[in-house]
Amino acid sequence: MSHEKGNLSIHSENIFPIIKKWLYSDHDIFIRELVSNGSDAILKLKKLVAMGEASVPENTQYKIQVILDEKNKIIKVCDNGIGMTGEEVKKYINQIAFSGAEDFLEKYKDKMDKDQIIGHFGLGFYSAFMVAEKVQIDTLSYQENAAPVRWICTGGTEYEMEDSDRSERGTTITLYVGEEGKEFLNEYKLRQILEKYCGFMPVEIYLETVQEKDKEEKEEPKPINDPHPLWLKHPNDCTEEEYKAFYRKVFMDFNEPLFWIHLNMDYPFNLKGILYFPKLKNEFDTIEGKIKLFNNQVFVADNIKEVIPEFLLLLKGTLDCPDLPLNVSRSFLQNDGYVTKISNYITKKVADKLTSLYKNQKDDYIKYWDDIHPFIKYGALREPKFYEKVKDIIIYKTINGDYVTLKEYLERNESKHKDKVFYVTDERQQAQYIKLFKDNNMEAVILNSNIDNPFISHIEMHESGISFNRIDADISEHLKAEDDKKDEAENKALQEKLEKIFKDNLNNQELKVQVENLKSENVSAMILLSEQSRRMEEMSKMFGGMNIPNMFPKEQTLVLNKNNKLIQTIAEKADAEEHKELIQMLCEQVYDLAMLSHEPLDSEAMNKFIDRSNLLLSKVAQF
Ligand SMILES: Nc1ncnc2c1ncn2[C@@H]1O[C@H](COP(=O)(O)OP(=O)(O)OP(=O)(O)O)[C@@H](O)[C@H]1O
Repeated sequence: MSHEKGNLSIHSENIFPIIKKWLYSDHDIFIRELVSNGSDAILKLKKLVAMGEASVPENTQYKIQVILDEKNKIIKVCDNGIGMTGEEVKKYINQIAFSGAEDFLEKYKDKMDKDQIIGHFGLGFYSAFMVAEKVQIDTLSYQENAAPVRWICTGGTEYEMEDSDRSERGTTITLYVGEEGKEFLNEYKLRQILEKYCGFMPVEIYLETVQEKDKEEKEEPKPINDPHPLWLKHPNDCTEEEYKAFYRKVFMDFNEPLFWIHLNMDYPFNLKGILYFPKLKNEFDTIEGKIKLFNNQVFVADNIKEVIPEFLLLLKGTLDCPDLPLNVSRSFLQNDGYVTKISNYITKKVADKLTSLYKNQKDDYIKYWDDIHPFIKYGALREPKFYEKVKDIIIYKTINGDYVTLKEYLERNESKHKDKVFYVTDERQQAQYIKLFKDNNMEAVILNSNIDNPFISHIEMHESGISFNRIDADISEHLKAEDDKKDEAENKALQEKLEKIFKDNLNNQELKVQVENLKSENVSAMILLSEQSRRMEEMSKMFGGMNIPNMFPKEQTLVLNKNNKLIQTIAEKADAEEHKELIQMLCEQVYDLAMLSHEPLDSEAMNKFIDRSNLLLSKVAQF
């Protein structure tokens, strides 16, 4: 075939269905697009006035009005911005995907901060056809002697242009709303979407209804938006009360936030915003954050995880990234280098803030810990860079009520148990073990939330040599009396003897028995539960679906304390036939007591335990 070069052609008849169906997923964004165009038009005019290239009457109040005429099914968006000449309408409106914004920026590129203008693609206006059957533009350019122009289109490829009766500078877009957009002909709904998308746009926006306009006495109208959101103010100029009020207003949360981070970056990219650390309502709260993403004060979406590191979605906040395109697909964002930079920057800022709190306001940091630890731990799990930055400021509450870092804990317990962390998951249930620890001057930390299980596995994986053991998983050498190893053969014989006594009397040959010489004489026995098998079981429960009984059989060990009078008596008297019945009762009682301080007994075991306790007591009472 001979070589050929050419231009691809687009049939304009085909473009409308595409715009209507695929360009924007939510119909309600038509309001965002039209109000943004009005806001752009006003900002352009302001710029020209500032440069001396246009003049407006003194005390001009720039504003956008959205007027709802429910009865006639009309929504109007009016601005008093730059307006368009007939030529400009032909160029920017008739040529789809030809953006006047880009044109304007090109012309004034040296004098204009490009981040202020919202439009880029030259498509936004056409989103009006997602809700309207017919769209009319009436516009008058700021230019001297410009004539007002009317443009009408009914959603096909034909348009009409004629003279307009508009007498004031600016543009009115009139939407004759069709079936597809009738939900927006409701004042409440319209206010809701205006507040959602335009709540912080830089120009005052008023919502009016035709009925209101006809009323004689009108209240002083209030704009629906706050044109000067707090995130744009310099952090040094913001007061604590302002931050709190902004939080209440935006997130409707009347609990005060714990603290916040004000992001204020101009170079090498533009990013402004405020991230709040919310207070958890109670310790079992699942954290539900919300990060609102804005582009130049125009709301884009909540919780876009392609831009914001996922763990930050547990916070509440607003982020304004003017360099992000408003309507590109999310998969594009995922691969965008700029997005990665933003994400890294935010992660770093959050880690820095936490570190500075830890270093400079330790008491506050500790006070906040219960509320912020799930966030920090989740962040550490999800984001290796975050983990590296915060790992030295992760603190642990000990059974004595103070807070330590992992390093501090390991250092001060090094002589007792090197590289080993003992922890408690339920202070009430494990009270016996805690007492044993306290009596022996030992220290354990409290890790009682859902995130702790995966979190400690994460630490074990990343900090070589360190292991976490629940307080009932292992007996520290430190709990044992020193003379334990005095006679190996004697010890072995006693171990075998007690093992047999308990296995036989409990009628359980599988039972694991371990004889130890514990410092605390009062403890007859305790149960140890293998750390690994317990964790496996908890994990499978947490992720659900794997509730096959005995999938991870509990690896329990009954530890008998040979330093305890009762155990010594059992060992001595077990062979005597006349004590057979009593020995069996005592073995069962010792086992149940050990179990009781480990987990609740099931109802059958509990009944037996109570009956046996009564029997034993009545035997004791025969004195
Ligand atoms: N209210 C208005 N006042 C003045 N000019 C307007 C107005 N609305 C639209 N225009 C002109 O029409 C052009 C096309 O608008 P459109 O909304 O389709 O695209 P855009 O705003 O440039 O980009 P985007 O697709 O990102 O919104 C604008 O760039 C602007 O020049």
